[in-house]
Amino acid sequence: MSDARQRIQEIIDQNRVVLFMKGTKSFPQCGFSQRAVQILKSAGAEFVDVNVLKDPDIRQGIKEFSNWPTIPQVYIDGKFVGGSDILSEMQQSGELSQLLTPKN
Ligand SMILES: N[C@@H](CCC(=O)N[C@@H](CS)C(=O)NCC(=O)O)C(=O)O
Ligand code: FES
Repeated sequence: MSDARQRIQEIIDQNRVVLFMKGTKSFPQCGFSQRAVQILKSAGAEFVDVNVLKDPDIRQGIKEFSNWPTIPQVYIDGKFVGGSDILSEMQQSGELSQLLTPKN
C-alpha cells in the first residue's frame, strides 16, 4: 500500500465524517469546498477537514482511492459519499441526515 493510501485509510478509519477539501473548514479556498463545508455544517455534522492543498500526495491519492476525479470528497463511516453536487442532492432528499445519524 502506498504511503498516501495508508494515511487516507487511517484518517477515514479514525474519523466518522471526513471532508477532503481545498483549504480548511474555517477558510475554504475554493467555492466547491466551501459549499461542502456549508452543507455539512447545516446538517449539524461534526467533521474533520483534510486540506489537500497542503499535501499533493493526498490530493492525488484521494482521487485514486475513491476513483473520483475531483475535490471536495466526503467520507462517512469509512465510505465514500461524493463531492459537493452529490452532497447537495443528498441534503435535499434527506439522505444526508440519515447517513449522519449514528446507527448504534
Ligand atoms: N462538481 C464537482 C466540483 C468539484 C470540482 O470540479 N473540483 C475541481 C476544481 S476545485 C478539482 O478538484 N479538480 C482537480 C484538482 O484540483 O485536483 C463536485 O460535485 O464536487
Ligand atoms: S480551486 Fe478552482 S474551482 Fe476549485
